[in-house]
Amino acid sequence: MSGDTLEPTSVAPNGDITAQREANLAKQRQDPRRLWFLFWTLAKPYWKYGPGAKTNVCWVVFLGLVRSGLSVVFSFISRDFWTALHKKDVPMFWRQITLFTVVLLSALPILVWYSYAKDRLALRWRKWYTEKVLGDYFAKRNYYEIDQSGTVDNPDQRIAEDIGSFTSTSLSFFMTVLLSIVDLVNFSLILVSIYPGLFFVLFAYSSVGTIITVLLGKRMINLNFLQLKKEADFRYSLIRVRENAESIAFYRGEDREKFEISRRFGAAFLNLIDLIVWSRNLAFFTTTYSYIIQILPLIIVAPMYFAGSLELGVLSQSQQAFGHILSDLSLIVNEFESLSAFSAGVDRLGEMEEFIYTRFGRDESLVGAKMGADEWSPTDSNADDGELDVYGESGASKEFAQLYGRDEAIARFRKLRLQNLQRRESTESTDLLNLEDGAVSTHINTTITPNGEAKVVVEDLTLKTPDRRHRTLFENVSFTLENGERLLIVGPSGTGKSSALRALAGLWTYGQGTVMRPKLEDMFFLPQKPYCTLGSLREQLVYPTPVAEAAASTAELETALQLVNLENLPSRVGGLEEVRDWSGILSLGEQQRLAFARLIVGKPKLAILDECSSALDTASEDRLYSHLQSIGIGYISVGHRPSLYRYHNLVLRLGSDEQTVSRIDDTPS
Ligand SMILES: Nc1ncnc2c1ncn2[C@@H]1O[C@H](COP(=O)(O)OP(=O)(O)OP(=O)(O)O)[C@@H](O)[C@H]1O
Repeated sequence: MSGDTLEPTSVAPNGDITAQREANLAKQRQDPRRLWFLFWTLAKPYWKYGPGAKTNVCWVVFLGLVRSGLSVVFSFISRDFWTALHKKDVPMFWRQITLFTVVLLSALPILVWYSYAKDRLALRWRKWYTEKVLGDYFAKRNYYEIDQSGTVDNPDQRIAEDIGSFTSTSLSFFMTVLLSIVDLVNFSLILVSIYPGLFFVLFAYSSVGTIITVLLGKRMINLNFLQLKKEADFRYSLIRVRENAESIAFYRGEDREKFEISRRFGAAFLNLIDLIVWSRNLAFFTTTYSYIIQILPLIIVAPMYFAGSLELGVLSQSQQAFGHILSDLSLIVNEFESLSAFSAGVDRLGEMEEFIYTRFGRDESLVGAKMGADEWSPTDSNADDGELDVYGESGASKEFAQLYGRDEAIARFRKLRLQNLQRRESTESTDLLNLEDGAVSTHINTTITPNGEAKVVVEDLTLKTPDRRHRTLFENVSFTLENGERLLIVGPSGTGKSSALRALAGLWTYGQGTVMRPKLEDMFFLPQKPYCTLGSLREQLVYPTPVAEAAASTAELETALQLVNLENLPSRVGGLEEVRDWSGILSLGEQQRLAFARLIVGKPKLAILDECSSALDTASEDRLYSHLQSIGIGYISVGHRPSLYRYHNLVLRLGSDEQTVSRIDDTPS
């Protein structure tokens, strides 16, 4: 890590904290040590844990080395070919042509196979890496945290595109560097044997070229990073229009949407202009550099040829060797543009991994304690039963250790946590100034109700928002919900009713106090916005359980649909296996009823219902709540409708001075 990274950020005189932060990040992005660290962090796991990775890499390296050796053989054939021409030696000329054909035909499979094996390896690596990142992304609800934090933009683009370019470019670049080294040794020997002076001129020429290129092109790394971000922002705005086409059409929001999309495109366009301007400036240098190469060796060696001390073939071989060595030594000059785009991708992937592992790292004490107590092993599936579970399910820690091995998992937790703390300190210290006075970022203490009981005990709960300001929503709320009891949370809009449910689900953790609740597997949350997954009607009903693992029979699913008055849905759409865009074709009330059916199929011990009957008529609402009461499961609802009181026996009023729980019988409805 650079010294810059550790320096605390100072507030810009004009108070423009965001600009200052961006400038700091841009500076960090150009730090080669940071890039190297990120690259290595991203690349190492596949090498160590990818199935067959070592064998495949060795195979590609072997083919590459053979290919490199072949180019030396071709250089000698070509030398003799030119010498034959020079000497007008017809038999030698035809011998060389025959030799060339034989070598080419035997080398052809190797030349072709090398590229194929390299592409295949890159693809396998991409597959492995994408699956690993998807695992990390969904573990411990990282997708949700990423979305909430807003610090990692467009994770979808990073997963869908950056991984692909990372794996293919890394591999190509690794092979290029490796083969360049081999090439360099081979052709340096040839060139030194022809004329050592030429070799030294070449060395000096390429060193100066590399230094100038790096200095001129440094800025392009950050521009490439921003380009990826701006392109992804642009694409996302288009996707949002597709997802919300109907709402936009009702509002007649076309002009506003077009304006916003054009604005995003404009930002990408302006950055691209900057990028091509810098690329043009760099090209002035790199083009001159590559043209001079064509005559430089001739200028040096031609006097020897004119003096008759050098054959034409040797002259041409020296030219070829010069070309090879120069392109080896000029890797950075020639590849700078693609390298800077590559570093931008590495940075974006690294940023996401850093975010994820900082969260894993936060569990270090939890995992460490379990490991220390020898109660925890990567394969222990019951490790979190009834134990302290500060951030929700802790299965991800196990996956992490499974992936990296026990010791390395701990080492990585520690290392990454430290680095992230340092990095965040430097880039975000100014943001801390935005915290509300006295705000302390402590966490709510969550425990699991013993003996699998569906009881909830909340004590002195103070809840804060997860953004950097950590605004307090409510303070010192306490209540107890016994098995089978039914609590209604009411209060003015924005007081934190849904957020209280988020705290119960472990989605929001900032604040104080304790929450004791059943295991998440025993609870079923119906969120305010109905959600339909991509897939068949059967998949909607058993969600989130995969169809293959779902215990519910078709008859049970049909009964659930009947209970929510959707018994005709399968025949309407063509059966339970029919795949449709459910959010698009079902009305909001139907989506809410489908969600209720999902709850019935899920058979939880405790249901958490966030305004999930707001779009239903009172008869449907009555039917659904009555069903829940008849099967005797407890629930916590959030809602505004007075009609809801009759289905609950407790009410918690948020937003009032005294945030207490009272029994409904004592409460005027
Ligand atoms: N991700 C977030 N970051 C910061 N603040 C948030 C976030 N999500 C919601 N809030 C804020 O938290 C407050 C409480 O939100 P919540 O959804 O809990 O309100 P609510 O009482 O359920 O309101 P309603 O009755 O309108 O649904 C609101 O002021 C909201 O703006």
